[in-house]
Amino acid sequence: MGEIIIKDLTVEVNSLKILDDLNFTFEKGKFYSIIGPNGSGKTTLIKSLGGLIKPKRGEILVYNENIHLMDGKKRAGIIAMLPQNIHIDTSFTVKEIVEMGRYYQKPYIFQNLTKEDQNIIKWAMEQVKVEELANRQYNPLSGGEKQRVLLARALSQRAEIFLLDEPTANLDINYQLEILKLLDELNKKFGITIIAVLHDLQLAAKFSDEILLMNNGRIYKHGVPSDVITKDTIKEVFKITSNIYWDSFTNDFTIKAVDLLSIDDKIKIHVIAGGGSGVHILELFEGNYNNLSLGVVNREDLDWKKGKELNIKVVEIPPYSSIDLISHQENLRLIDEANLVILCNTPFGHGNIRNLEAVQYALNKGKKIIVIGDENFQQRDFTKDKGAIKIFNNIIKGQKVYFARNVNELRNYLKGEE
Ligand SMILES: Nc1ncnc2c1ncn2[C@@H]1O[C@H](COP(=O)(O)OP(=O)(O)OP(=O)(O)O)[C@@H](O)[C@H]1O
Repeated sequence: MGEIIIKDLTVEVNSLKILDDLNFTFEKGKFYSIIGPNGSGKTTLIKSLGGLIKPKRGEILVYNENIHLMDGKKRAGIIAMLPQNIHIDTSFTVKEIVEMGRYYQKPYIFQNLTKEDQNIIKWAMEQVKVEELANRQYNPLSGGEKQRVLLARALSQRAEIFLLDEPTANLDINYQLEILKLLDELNKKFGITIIAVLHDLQLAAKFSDEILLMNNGRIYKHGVPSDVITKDTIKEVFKITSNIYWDSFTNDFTIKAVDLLSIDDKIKIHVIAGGGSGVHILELFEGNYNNLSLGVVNREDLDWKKGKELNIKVVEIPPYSSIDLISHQENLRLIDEANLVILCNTPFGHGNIRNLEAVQYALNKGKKIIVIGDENFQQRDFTKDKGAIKIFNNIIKGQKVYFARNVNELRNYLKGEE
């Protein structure tokens, strides 16, 4: 069952729509991040979830009860909001701040705390390791320490849902990691639902079960991090052209902004690759993927996967098998259609030597060839009789053969082709 259900939520300020008809269900015990560009509505959403902003339309149900109609004390026992600004000017000590988490239940503040309250406060401080700071003043603490104290206060509330707006803002990178690890621990250990606005996409990806990507007051996309943080969404929402490399094991990704090469309708490019040598070349292109083809590659290898991802024509053979005659001929047919052939930095053995022969064929047919890398082919020839070197040396004698040692050179040759 959903713990928090957002139904048709619309928030307006001065008749300006800030959140536009949102629907979403937050499940109990999950770690959610809300990401999105500046002004996309993240803070407004988190404040609405905490009951601090009234919607124009729609509702937010927490355990089937409308958050805006819920009794304040009951709400504080379920939801803890951690403020964006942790640098509150106060003369309270750490312990006094954590104690505040218990007062919401009392008819008035600073009533005597019971033995049970004291136990909860002790427990809360232990969980986030602030016991030794108990009698220190809050003000002079570091950002990371302050954040831990506020987490202890949230724990002492016994809240089941933590709402955080930029919990790592203004913290050094090591503190950012520390706070997120701590949130992750509280999430796993006590099943606390975490909903955090995060600016850092990498941290969001690393720690979240699910990400909500906001754009223009709407949930643009939601789901597991690798489904949400993609080349396409980053381009659409953050306006950055990039390639994204996911490590599914660690849930880490790296993002590389790139200046893509556009394939216009006049150029038809056939890429000869294998073993992952074509991945970085294929992903440099954008535009008309109908004019891009790849061959011959083994199914499941990295180049094959990239080709499939881009939905281009791929001549494929089974994993670990050698290029058969039919696939070779299909490769030659695509070369016939192309006006440019790119030979990647691929290792060659007897299994794929037909790919080099195909380049030789292209040359004989007067096609322009771009060789990725340099003339140093020695260490890429794994044929017993060094047959690949012979073909390669022959190819590079060709008149229309160019070496591209970097993207700029490749770009220049492509421009020449237009
Ligand atoms: N009280 C308000 N009065 C007028 N406009 C507001 C108010 N609160 C928010 N907005 C506007 O609503 C939009 C969304 O604001 P919000 O703070 O929710 O975005 P955000 O995604 O959290 O942005 P940031 O990443 O910059 O913190 C912004 O354009 C903001 O200027």
